[in-house]
Amino acid sequence: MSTQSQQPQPQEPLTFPSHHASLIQPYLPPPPSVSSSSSSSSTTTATPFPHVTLTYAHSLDAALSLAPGVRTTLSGPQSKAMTHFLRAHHDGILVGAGTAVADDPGLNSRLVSPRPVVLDPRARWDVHEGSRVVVLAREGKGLGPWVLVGSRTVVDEGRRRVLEAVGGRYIPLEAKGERGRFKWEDVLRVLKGEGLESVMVEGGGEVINSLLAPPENRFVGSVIATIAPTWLGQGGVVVSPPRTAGEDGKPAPVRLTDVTWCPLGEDVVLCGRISR
Ligand SMILES: NC(=O)C1=CN([C@@H]2O[C@H](COP(=O)(O)OP(=O)(O)OC[C@H]3O[C@@H](n4cnc5c(N)ncnc54)[C@H](O)[C@@H]3O)[C@@H](O)[C@H]2O)C=CC1
Ligand SMILES: Nc1nc(O)c(N)c(N[C@@H]2O[C@H](COP(=O)(O)O)[C@@H](O)[C@H]2O)n1
Repeated sequence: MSTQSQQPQPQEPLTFPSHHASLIQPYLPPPPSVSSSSSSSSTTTATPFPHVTLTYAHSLDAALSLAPGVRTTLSGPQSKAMTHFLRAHHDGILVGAGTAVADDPGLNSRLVSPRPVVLDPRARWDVHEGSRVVVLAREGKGLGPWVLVGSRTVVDEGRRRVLEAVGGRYIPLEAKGERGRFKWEDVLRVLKGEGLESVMVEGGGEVINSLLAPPENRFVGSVIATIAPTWLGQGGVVVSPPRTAGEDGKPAPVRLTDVTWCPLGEDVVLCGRISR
């Protein structure tokens, strides 16, 4: 006889309703079949960079998390379902080493999983057998991560074996940016060369802010931001790119155009493209 305790527990929705999907659709990269056929066509002029979708969840005070290194849930169940929908529509999902270390993320999708990519010039992410992304890849629920490390960075051989056992690997890249960072142009060129036609950049703060700042934001094809109805308070990791000056020398705000707002449960999702 069935009892109350044997009833299935409520779960977060696994599907993203089609009426919401149709609002988001214009901001997605071309479907894989279209992009892969166009990249193999000799008549198309393929760009050397993948489509980049910048997507993350933030609070009313623009915070991604309570503090650096603190995993903070902001998205409600419907927005989380959208995240899995978005992940399934990209070839790659990219985070910085700060996020990999702080969150031990899965970076997969319950639908079709993208390739996790971690920017880690100094190889500080201690990837091991128990890392969630590795466990999921071993279980066939995700892909092995590619970790971009500085071309002169010495990587731990144990970590390399862990990555390679699940189909991941270290990819050396010269860190030509300030403070030992990679240049976005170099990162995106490598990922395209490795076969990724589309990449969603999920965070965290340093990664998002560096990509939003001109002229780097020329690589951003679309932005899909979930806004949660909460203030995290001071001290959080915030989305706030460095201010740059326009041609007149005055501050030039980064603005979205072609904007769509989509309420999702208690959150609202803002889609747009960077105004040029
Ligand atoms: N709410 C959300 O949607 C998300 C929240 N987060 C949160 O963000 C926080 C982590 O953010 P951060 O500490 O800022 O670390 P981060 O995840 O932005 O990683 C920064 C690191 O990435 C590497 N990097 C290499 N090239 C870079 C480049 N060109 N630009 C920027 N970074 C480059 C550097 O090692 C740098 O230290 C965590 O607390 C995490 O929970 C992270 C992702 C999404
Ligand atoms: N969409 C979204 N909403 C939130 O509230 C979040 N905290 C995040 N964080 C990002 O998702 C990763 C964790 O999710 P998985 O374990 O991969 O499912 C985390 O590392 C951030 O990239 N995103």
